[in-house]
Amino acid sequence: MFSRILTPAYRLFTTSATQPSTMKLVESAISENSVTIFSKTTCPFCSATKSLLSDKFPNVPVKVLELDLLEDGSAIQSYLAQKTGQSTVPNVFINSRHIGGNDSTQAAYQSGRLSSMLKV
Ligand SMILES: N[C@@H](CCC(=O)N[C@@H](CS)C(=O)NCC(=O)O)C(=O)O
Repeated sequence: MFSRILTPAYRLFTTSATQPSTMKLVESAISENSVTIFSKTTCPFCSATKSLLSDKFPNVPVKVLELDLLEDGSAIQSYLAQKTGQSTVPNVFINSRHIGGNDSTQAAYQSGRLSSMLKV
């Protein structure tokens, strides 16, 4: 009787565990694409990362998930924070390896590491 009242209220104030569907969406995107960018349409750092990839590697397909346009965008961002320790966007993966944000991606381009990770 009490649990019917208290459990929904308790859930309002606690962080819920990652839903399997959220985890699956993230892990599938990362494993099925050579480049995956978790992004937001309003984020200038995300635009810089997307432009870098499209300008310098126009032949490499890039999977972009715009978290601000997805219903479970916040849950995806929380799962990424747990997985990578990074809570900001962009959050970039190349061939299943976590690169980091825009700063790390730009630095990887400058050093040539991005090209070697992309095998181009
Ligand atoms: N130095 C970071 C900056 C990233 C950053 O500050 N991103 C902002 C959006 S532009 C962010 O994630 N803010 C928190 C949020 O949107 O939840 C990078 O190079 O990626």
